[in-house]
Amino acid sequence: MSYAVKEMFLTLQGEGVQAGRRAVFARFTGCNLWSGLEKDRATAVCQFCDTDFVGMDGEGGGRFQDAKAFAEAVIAQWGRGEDSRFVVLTGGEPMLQVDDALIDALHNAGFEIAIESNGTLAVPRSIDWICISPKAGSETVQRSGDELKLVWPQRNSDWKTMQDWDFRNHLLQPMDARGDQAASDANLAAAIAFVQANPKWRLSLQTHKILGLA
Ligand SMILES: C[S@@+](CC[C@H](N)C(=O)[O-])C[C@H]1O[C@@H](n2cnc3c(N)ncnc32)[C@H](O)[C@@H]1O
Ligand SMILES: Nc1nc2[nH]cc(C(=O)O)c2c(=O)[nH]1
Ligand code: SF4
Ligand SMILES: [Mg+2]
Repeated sequence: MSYAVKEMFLTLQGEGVQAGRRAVFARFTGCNLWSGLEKDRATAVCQFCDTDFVGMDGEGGGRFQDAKAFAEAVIAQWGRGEDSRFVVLTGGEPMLQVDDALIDALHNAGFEIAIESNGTLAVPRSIDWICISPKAGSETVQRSGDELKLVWPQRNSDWKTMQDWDFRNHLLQPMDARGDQAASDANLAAAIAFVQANPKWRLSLQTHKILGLA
């Protein structure tokens, strides 16, 4: 199978429990909850997305013809050193494209594999770090993993039911209102208040945005 990738780059994981860790990010093209086109945002299931995942024209992006070609590109992004290799599969929705051949190729290259998924498709447990970020209005079928990362606030988000799912870490990430600073500040305040009231949950900041990283 070939893989459509918007961009691939070396950065630090900005979010969640693994924040601060050196990582190659592979951002897959396409999502099942939004076309990625602004004209469709208001009618999409997921309307708050902060990411461009349309096309294959980003830095390091393109169509990779097979798992070997994909893994070679990830290895090249990592550069020298075999130690603590870490790749984050994201998108768009990576589970529309990630398959066993890709996971095997990355493992054979010595990478620990993390995924950022909306949870509407099952994620193989061979992935080393599963982060699921449920979207109100979609069905979360992947109800286990390493971290549940809920963007907050989301209307009609059933966070109490989510606490019964099988996740080791519960993170609340304030919604970036994409240019509306007052709204972003209000979302941060709401997230802090939520965590103060619900100690099972921890705040996840998008530290790459604070640091000016990709
Ligand atoms: C762009 S998504 C790609 C992976 C997958 N489609 C998903 O939604 O989990 C990566 C992460 O960014 C989060 N995210 C997207 N838009 C956001 C926003 N406006 N504010 C905060 N987090 C956001 C998602 O919930 C997800 O955890
Ligand atoms: N640095 C950095 N960390 C991230 N963690 C999750 C991201 C994503 O878009 O999936 C992301 C991202 O886009 N950049
Ligand atoms: S599910 Fe993820 S990639 Fe898709 S629109 Fe929502 S945040 Fe963006
Ligand atoms: Mg991002």
